[in-house]
Amino acid sequence: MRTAIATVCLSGTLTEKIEAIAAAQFKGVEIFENDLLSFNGTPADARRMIEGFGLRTITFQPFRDFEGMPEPQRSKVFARAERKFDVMQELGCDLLMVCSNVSPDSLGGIDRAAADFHELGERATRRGMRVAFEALSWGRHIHDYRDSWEVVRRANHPAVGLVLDSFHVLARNTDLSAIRSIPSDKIFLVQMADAPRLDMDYLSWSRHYRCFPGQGDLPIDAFMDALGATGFNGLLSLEIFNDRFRAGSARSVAIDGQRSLIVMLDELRRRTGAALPEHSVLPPKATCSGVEFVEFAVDERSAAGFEQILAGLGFQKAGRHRSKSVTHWRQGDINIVVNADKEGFAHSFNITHGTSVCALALRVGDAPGTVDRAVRLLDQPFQQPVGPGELNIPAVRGLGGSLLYFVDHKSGLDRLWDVDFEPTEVRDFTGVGLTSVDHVSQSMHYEEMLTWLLFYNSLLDVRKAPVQVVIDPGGVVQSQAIETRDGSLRLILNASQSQRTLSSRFLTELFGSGVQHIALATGDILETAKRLKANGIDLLPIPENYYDDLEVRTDLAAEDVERLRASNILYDREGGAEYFQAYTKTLEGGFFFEIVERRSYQGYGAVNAPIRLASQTRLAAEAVPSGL
Ligand SMILES: O=C(O)c1ccc(O)c(O)c1
Ligand SMILES: [Mg+2]
Repeated sequence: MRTAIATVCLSGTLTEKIEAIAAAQFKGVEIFENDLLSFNGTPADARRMIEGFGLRTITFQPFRDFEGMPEPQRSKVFARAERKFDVMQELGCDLLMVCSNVSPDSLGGIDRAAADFHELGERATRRGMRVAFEALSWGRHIHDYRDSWEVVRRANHPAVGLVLDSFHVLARNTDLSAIRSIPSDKIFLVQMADAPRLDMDYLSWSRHYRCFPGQGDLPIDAFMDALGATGFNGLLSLEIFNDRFRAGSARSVAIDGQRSLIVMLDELRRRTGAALPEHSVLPPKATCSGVEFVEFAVDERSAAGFEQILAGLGFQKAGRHRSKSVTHWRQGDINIVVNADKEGFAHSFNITHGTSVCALALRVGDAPGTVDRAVRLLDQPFQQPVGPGELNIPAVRGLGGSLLYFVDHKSGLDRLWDVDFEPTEVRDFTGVGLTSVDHVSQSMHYEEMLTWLLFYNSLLDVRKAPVQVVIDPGGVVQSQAIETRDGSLRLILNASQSQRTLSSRFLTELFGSGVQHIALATGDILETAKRLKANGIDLLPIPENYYDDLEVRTDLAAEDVERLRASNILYDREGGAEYFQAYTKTLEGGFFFEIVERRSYQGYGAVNAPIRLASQTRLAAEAVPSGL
């Protein structure tokens, strides 16, 4: 298969788009007509520019409102097609993509359309070109690939072929089995797009919400299996119309596109054994069993205050790094690294972002294999010098320039606390009863959200939960959970289009995207809250009204509600499952901790989020002193 991407996927001018596409290692590009119309140069100049970046134009598109026109329009569309062939000749492109007619003037009839395509095929042949027909899901007469295929079949011309666009096919829930009997050499182009499941008209859904395979909810695998069954080995191109992509970084979106294709083709290979290009053979997705550590970058000024907060939360100093100004704090199965070193990655991170999470380490089955997969997915590996005898923990660049480390048992990397650190005398790490990292919540720009969703789910064996929409006093926040099946790793991606939400203001305070909060699990939240209070840690106050409502919303006994109220604990229930949450006040820089107790509950307390956000917003407005 020869893969490509359409210029319409990316932001920028034609030159910027082509540059980003080449940088993401594509070899082919679909030129959208508008990108050429707005290019300041002749089609021959565009060709030189495109070829200068090592790219080939695989198709020129879209040619609209062609088939089924009555005269006099019919003659005009053929004249228009000849003009496009002129342009294509200069552009060095031999495939014109025609999408199905949407004009109210067009007439139906498969044979009429087939006759038009036969004639177009004749004209294309005279120019050494070919044409391919796509059924738009909102086409006036043709909106089903089975009909566009019938048109192509009856046109019966070697220069006329079919376009299969996964969006148009899957959005309408069209039966896929007919794809399997299309001769693969008649499929001139396959366009790939995923999309979230939304209930809206096909045109708006297609023009604003498409996304790369793996970022949405459509059954891309079933489409690829049907295509695979034809033995298709031709052009396969990403064609995404998405408002966030148009506003995002062309470089990063193009890399996302390449990443999504590599994963999609590798998954196809795994399912069907289909022989595919070398670059698509990947090590398996990393099995992940939780967070091994969270690393904070601090400076000398803030280190003592931060460690005091950790101590208040029940953490104890478990070790001192053998060669760096770094300490290991532990409680239950939770490890926190406090990095106050004056050199290296954490130090630079601290200079830019202040006290903040500069790295996360995940427990995986095979750490070197995970980085190998990451590199093949065009993720950025990271390395810095380590002291003699110390472990070299593999890492890649993560959100906001932070690091994502991988620790495994197989390579002995889980010995890091004994190898790299000098253990302290402390032996009891019960603390206030916190046992593990429940989830890590990251805030980012709205335009980056699909990038990081793909980053995680292309690398790790995780699934995405449906997006939740949360109401913040300053606007709407989108919240996307990514989880392993057993819940041992839970990541939340938050983003907002409003500048005034807590999530957006965090980006301003941090000078970038990053970890906004970490939720720590306890088996007994009332007991943990009591001990936190004894340690002088105040939890985020929750309004009385919330508890009045809780009494009527749930069947909790009045005394149970009273206990929750006394400790500022939020509550949710789903069937027999229960969830308890409490929050620390916000630290300098906007970071905070959450304490949760899960009883068979799988969500994140979305009903409580607006209450918590309102309390945090109110407290921020009151400008509490820094610290907890
Ligand atoms: O939205 C459109 O008009 C449009 C144009 C070209 C395509 O290939 C397509 O799938 C949609
Ligand atoms: Mg298309």
